[in-house]
Amino acid sequence: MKSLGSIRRDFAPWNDPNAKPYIQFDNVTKKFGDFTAVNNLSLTIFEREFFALLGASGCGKSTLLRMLAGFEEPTSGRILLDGQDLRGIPPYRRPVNMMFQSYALFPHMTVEKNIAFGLKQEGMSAPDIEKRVAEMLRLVKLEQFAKRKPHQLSGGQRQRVALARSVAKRPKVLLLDEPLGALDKKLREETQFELMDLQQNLGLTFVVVTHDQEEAMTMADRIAIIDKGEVMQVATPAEVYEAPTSRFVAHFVGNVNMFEGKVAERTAKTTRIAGASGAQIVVDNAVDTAPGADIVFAIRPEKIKISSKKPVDAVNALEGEVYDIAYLGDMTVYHVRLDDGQMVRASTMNAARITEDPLSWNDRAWVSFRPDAGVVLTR
Ligand SMILES: Nc1ncnc2c1ncn2[C@@H]1O[C@H](COP(=O)(O)OP(=O)(O)OP(=O)(O)O)[C@@H](O)[C@H]1O
Repeated sequence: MKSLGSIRRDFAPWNDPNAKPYIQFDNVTKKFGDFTAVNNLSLTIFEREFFALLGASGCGKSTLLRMLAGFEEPTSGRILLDGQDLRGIPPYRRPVNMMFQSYALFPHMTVEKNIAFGLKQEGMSAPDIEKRVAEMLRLVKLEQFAKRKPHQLSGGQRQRVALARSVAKRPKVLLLDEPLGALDKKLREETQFELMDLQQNLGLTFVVVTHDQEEAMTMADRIAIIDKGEVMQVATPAEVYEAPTSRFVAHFVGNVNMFEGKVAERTAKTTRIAGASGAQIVVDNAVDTAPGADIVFAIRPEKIKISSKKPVDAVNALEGEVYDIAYLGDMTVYHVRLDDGQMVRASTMNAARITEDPLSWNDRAWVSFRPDAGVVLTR
C-alpha cells in the first residue's frame, strides 16, 4: 500500500522498530463491580505524539485517561511511562497533567493569577513565575487579557487560559478530556490548530479523548478507535479513513457504502463479489477468502462516480435512480437507489460552478468505481 502516514512527514516513530514507546498500556483491564469498562487493552504512545482516543459515549476512553493520570488504578495489567510502572504512584507525582472538560478556572482570579497558581504551589520563585506566565500568555495569544477575570472572557479565551495553565508546569504528557467540547464549531476548528501548534512548539506528548471523529482526524498523529473497552484499530487518520480494518471502524469514521455479498470468483489479482440480488462487482484482492465466503466491499462516497450515461471502460458500473440530492456548496451528495434496491451515496466536488452532467431527482443514473477504490472487509 502507498503511504498513508503521518501529516508530520518525518514523524512516524510507530513505524520504527527501534523506537521506544513512551506510554504503554499493557493488557489493561478495568472493572467497576461486574462491569468491564476496559477489556484487556494494549496500546503504545510515543514521545511527542498527538494521540487521540476516539469512541462513542461510554466506550471507556475517559477511564483510560484517568488511569494514566492516576485517578483510577487498573484492575489488572500495567501502565508504563518511560519504562516505569505507574502502579501506586499518586497523580501529583506523575509527569502528566490533565485538562478537564469543565475548565475549572478560579473565577475570582485574573488570567495571569490563574496561570501562576500551580507554579506558586510548586514553590517556583516570583521572577521565574512571572517569566513563565508571560511565556504562556504569549503562547496562547492572551497577552492583552492578563488582567481580566474569567467571566470577562469568551468561551474560547477561557479555553486557552485553561490550556496555558495546564502546560505552565511543563508536564511531559498532557491529557485532554474533550478539550474543545464547550466551543462552537468555528472556534473549535481554530482552536484545534492552535492546540496542534502548541503541542509541536513545546514538544509535548498529548493524549486527547474525543467522540468527535473530525476533531481526532484533524489533530492527531494517530487515533485509537475504542469500542466497548477494546481497541478496534490504531492508525494514522488517513489509514483509519482509507484502510479501515473492520466494518465498525469504516462506519465510525466518515461515510461509507457497503457492498455485501459472497466471493464468486478469485483470480490472482481480483475478487468478484456477487450480491444477494445478483449484481456483481470486481475488487482488488485484499484478503485470502475462499469462494462462497461472506465479504463486504467498503467504499467512500467520494470514490464513486455518478453519471447519466453508462461509463465506458468502467470495471464496476451499477444502474439505478437518483433518489435524493443534497447540495452542500463545496460538494453535492447524491443518493442513488440501485435497481437491486441498495442505496448508494456518491459525492462530487463542485470544482466548477456549472456541472457538465446535471442530474436531477428520479433521473436514471450510473454509479461506477475502480476495483481499488475501497477495501474488502471480513469482520
Ligand atoms: N466509577 C465508576 N463506577 C461505575 N461505572 C463506571 C465508573 N466510571 C465509569 N464507569 C462506566 O464505565 C464505562 C466507561 O466510562 P468512560 O467514562 O470511560 O466512558 P467514555 O468513553 O469516556 O464516555 P463519555 O464520552 O460519555 O465520557 C461507562 O459505561 C461508565 O458508566
